[in-house]
Amino acid sequence: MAGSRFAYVRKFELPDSLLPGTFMVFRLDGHSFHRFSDIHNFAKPNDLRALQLMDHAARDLMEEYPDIILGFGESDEFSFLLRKSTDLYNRRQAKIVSTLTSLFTSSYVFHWSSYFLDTPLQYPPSFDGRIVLYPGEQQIRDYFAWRQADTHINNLYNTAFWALVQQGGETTTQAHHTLRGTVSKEKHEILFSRFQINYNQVDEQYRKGSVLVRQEIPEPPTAQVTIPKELDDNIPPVPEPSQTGGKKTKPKRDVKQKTKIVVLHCDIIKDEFWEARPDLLHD
Ligand SMILES: Nc1nc2c(ncn2[C@@H]2O[C@H](COP(=O)(O)OP(=O)(O)OP(=O)(O)O)[C@@H](O)[C@H]2O)c(=O)[nH]1
Ligand SMILES: [Mg+2]
Ligand SMILES: [Mg+2]
Repeated sequence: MAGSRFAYVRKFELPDSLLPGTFMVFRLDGHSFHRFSDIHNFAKPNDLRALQLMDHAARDLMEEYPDIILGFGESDEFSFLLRKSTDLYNRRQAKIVSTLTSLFTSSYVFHWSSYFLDTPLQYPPSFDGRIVLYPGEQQIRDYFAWRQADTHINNLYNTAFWALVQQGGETTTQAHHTLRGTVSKEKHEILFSRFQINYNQVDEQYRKGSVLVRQEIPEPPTAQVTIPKELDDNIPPVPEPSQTGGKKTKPKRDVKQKTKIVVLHCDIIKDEFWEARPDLLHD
């Protein structure tokens, strides 16, 4: 059909390749998860099952796409950093966004029942996805700092809000009113004085979100074998290349370090995280 009179329609399909030499951040976010979390009775303020399911889907994505070098998740969203020089799908935007969003979503659904044991899915959830390009390292640092600061602000608010409702007996309207205009320090104070909650001791997973990175698996040390002298004398010497018909043995290539994906709940705003992982920003 390529040469048919219909084929001209192909010309309407425009190229959408993303600028080379720029950092790609892919972010997805649950569509209408306010409703989705209500219908599936997510725990408030944080549902551990839901967060772990998000982490699982993110890990599946990183396993499938080695060019993703960092993931950060909170609530119903996840951000992924791709290697600056990635050539994934020739950097075609729609192809990358649609394929990655689709895999994440299907993984979320696929693993749902492993986390929500007694809660069947009531309807198929969906996620939106987008890619934002950043020219420099500083913007990447700031982007991830922005998402983690957002995690902190939202979680502090939600922790105080639901403490007022669940333990303080306030209605949701009253709790909104109580927290209106309060700064961070005042929310800490409400939590501590009224509910004996030390916010700094709230689970790090909730305060800091999930950070997925690839970590090198240390090679097991090669066993040192000491050969007893009498045995050593009986082992024939390894023939020189000239004795084996001139065939040279190939030099051993460096064995590529194996990596595994780990989930951390650490600070990514300060320098320490980035300084310990220079490869994230330089490839
Ligand atoms: N109870 C509970 N709700 C959660 C949890 N994680 C996410 N949510 C809900 O998911 C919402 C996510 O916020 P948004 O992404 O801004 O809003 P949305 O309803 O998904 O709307 P769009 O993203 O615009 O489609 C939160 O407002 C909560 O209602 C959780 O652990 N527990
Ligand atoms: Mg959402
Ligand atoms: Mg969201």
